[in-house]
Amino acid sequence: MQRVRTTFLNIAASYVALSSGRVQQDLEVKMAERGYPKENNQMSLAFEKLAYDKREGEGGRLGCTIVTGFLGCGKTTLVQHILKNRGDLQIAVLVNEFGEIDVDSLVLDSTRLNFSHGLSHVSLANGCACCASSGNLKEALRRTVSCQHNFDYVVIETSGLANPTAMARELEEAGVRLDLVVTVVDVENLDLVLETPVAKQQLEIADIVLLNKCDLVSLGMISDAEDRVEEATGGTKAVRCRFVNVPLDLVLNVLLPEVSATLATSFANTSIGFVSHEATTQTTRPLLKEGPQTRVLPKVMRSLPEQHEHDGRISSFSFCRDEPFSLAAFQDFVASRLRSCTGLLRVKGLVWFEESRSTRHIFHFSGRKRSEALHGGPWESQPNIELVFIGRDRRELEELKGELLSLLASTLQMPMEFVRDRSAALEEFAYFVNSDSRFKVHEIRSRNDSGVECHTLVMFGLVGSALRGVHEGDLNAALIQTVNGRGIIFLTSGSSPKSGHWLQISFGGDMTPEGAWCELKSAAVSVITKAFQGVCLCRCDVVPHMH
Ligand SMILES: Nc1nc2c(ncn2[C@@H]2O[C@H](COP(=O)(O)OP(=O)(O)OP(=O)(O)O)[C@@H](O)[C@H]2O)c(=O)[nH]1
Repeated sequence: MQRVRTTFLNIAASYVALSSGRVQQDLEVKMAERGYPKENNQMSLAFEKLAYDKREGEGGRLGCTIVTGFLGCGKTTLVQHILKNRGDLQIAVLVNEFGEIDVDSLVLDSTRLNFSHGLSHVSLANGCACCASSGNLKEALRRTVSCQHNFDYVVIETSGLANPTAMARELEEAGVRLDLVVTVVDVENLDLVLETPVAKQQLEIADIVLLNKCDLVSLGMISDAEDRVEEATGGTKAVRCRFVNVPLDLVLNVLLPEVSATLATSFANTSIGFVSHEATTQTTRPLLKEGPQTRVLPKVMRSLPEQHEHDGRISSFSFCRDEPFSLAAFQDFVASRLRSCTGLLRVKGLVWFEESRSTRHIFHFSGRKRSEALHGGPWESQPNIELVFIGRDRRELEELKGELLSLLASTLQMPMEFVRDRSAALEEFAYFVNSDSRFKVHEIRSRNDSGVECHTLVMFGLVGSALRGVHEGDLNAALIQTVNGRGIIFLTSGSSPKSGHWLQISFGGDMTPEGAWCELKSAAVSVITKAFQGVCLCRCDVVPHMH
């Protein structure tokens, strides 16, 4: 059964304005005039009430952006980007999910945030948010509008299989002003988007198209994709980006005055339209871009089609277990099994590994069979596995479910022979890594099995060069992406980007240490060449000399 969930996400509770002396004094005066209490935490609540009353008094409506796009294109990445760079803009995010687990909310960590702000989850079950669950969406919107946290803006992330047309109507009825529909497109997966009815509809109603994942394709492919998007949308603007790193002004109907000028230069100076994170950091309070009288209606409001199509062939299952996979077996499963699937469209969720029990991993399979298992920090709740699989072939999904169960069973009953073989393979692999000065072994993890000390995984990576400004974290992020993109072996991230971005390997299938090492060395050549382009390649950080 298809299930769709909507989650309130209230991240925006910092009152930056209050920390600025002059603004605080102004507020204190205003609040004293109205008889509000002056104590610290009461004050922030009182401030919210003040702002809420003000908006009510002025009859102002809450603005909203709908973020849509086909499975795995980068919608959650965009929401994360918005939340990270929102400054003191207070944003309510409604996440609409296909599948039984609300993975995006897990990734965005909304439950904790909702709880801390007295909000709760709202589930939209059985169907897609654009149709069957509209009552719940209405309720979610009503609560957002009347919420005492006084949001500045609402962002709705639709599921990858929803058509937001009916949602637009719901928004108007709930008194929320729909400003624009942003459609994210995985540039590498445009063929599939154009041949899937719901994805094509998402594209057609876009007010702005974000051509994402431009790092994965050539410039020729990007410009070809632009032409095809323009044709499919009747001329809608397409913006090239990677990791949906775009200026917030582009996707939210707010004006960030001090940022606009920087952004304009930033766009002008980049050959393919990538905009840096720094350019999007806002420092001032946002303003609405335009009043109701100058409002440009979003495309979807100008021509609301009555009907929209659903792809009945797409189904999903979720896999939830409170026992871990063997990392060795899972890496082999991804490299040899997932990549050979023909109808699998998307996998995402949390994974727990036996060899790395204290770490949460966030797993994605999307686009052109690209997989990643990112380091998601330590577990804050009971460790478990929560994965959603979405695909076009019901039989293939059933088979995968069975194989995942076997994978778990093999982790529980790991024969001693396997444990010893894996340990020997890891030792050999660590030897190869240590013998190449471009790499280093960060850690070899071991465990005591029946009185025998056995290696369970190796954490390793490329060595950066502080002197040449080449960061280890960036190098290793590029290496893992290249290796996983080639698809011969699958590596997981062993640490967060902040603490170095180490790669993890374990051996559980047919791959030998020599085979894995050859593959890594070959991937490393292109990563190193690109990273050190234009940088002096002499050993000046090792041997002091004059140029
Ligand atoms: N290489 C690359 N990967 C990206 C980019 N943007 C997002 N990703 C990866 O694409 C995968 C899917 O990203 P999400 O943001 O979860 O996609 P989504 O559209 O929210 O997915 P659904 O909600 O399941 O439809 C993740 O592994 C991201 O890290 C990009 O520009 N380049």
